[in-house]
Amino acid sequence: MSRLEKKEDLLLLKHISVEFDGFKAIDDVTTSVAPHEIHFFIGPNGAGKTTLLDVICGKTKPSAGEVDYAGVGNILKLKEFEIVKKGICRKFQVPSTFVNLSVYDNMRIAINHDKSVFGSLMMRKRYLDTRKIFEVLHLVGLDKKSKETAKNLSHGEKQWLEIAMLLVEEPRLLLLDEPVAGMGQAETEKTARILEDIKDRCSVAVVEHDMDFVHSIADCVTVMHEGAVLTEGTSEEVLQDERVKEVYLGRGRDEDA
Ligand SMILES: Nc1ncnc2c1ncn2[C@@H]1O[C@H](COP(=O)(O)OP(=O)(O)OP(=O)(O)O)[C@@H](O)[C@H]1O
Repeated sequence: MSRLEKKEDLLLLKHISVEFDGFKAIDDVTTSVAPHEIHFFIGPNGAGKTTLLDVICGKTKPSAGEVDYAGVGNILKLKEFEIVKKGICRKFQVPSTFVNLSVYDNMRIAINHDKSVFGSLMMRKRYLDTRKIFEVLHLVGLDKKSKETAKNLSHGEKQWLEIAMLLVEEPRLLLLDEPVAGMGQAETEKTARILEDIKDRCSVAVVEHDMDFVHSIADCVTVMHEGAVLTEGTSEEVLQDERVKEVYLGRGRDEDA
């Protein structure tokens, strides 16, 4: 049975094409994300990886294709905020924390996002929210830094706070754009452990260039090239693929940057 035919897909992209002024940034892409998997999208600069995440979160509407989301159907008809409400949350590369607020206050804003004032004032709800906030902060290793001002966190800790702010919304699919960019080895390894813990709760789709990071935690890797899927499989499979070596891995990273 092919990946496309799997019954248990969380997200199924079918024949997606995206055009910008006649230029095909995505050309007939079909792929899927399974529940509780870490799924990487890799490939050279300009391959269409970010555009594909833009399609999933509703930021870019494709010229052709469908995006089927388990229990919801085709989400292309939905607006961005409606897609978030259905449990697809995205962390962009640009930081979105409130730098002058504490870690805890950032989390409280995230958890109260789009909830009624009345609801958020109820004692019982406040208690449950606080419990959930600390549980998620523990997951990303920031529970002991809840009182720290966000701007004083290290680069890695800021990224983990942003991930925590998405997790309190209880997503079914988390979209991450180069989450380890700018991190050293220790922070990259910790991010890998965090994502492995997160996949108990949701699926994670990641655009990434750091191949050691990809190899350490990927359940599935989709390699994109010139807007199309070049190949898809485990990281071992795609790393061995001669076409992947030729168009991506064999090339100096400086050429791509
Ligand atoms: N809004 C836009 N208008 C016009 N062209 C665009 C737009 N967004 C992306 N493109 C083009 O579409 C192609 C795919 O871009 P995309 O950012 O998806 O690639 P990528 O694989 O994420 O690259 P990178 O690894 O550099 O982030 C590129 O040629 C890019 O220039």
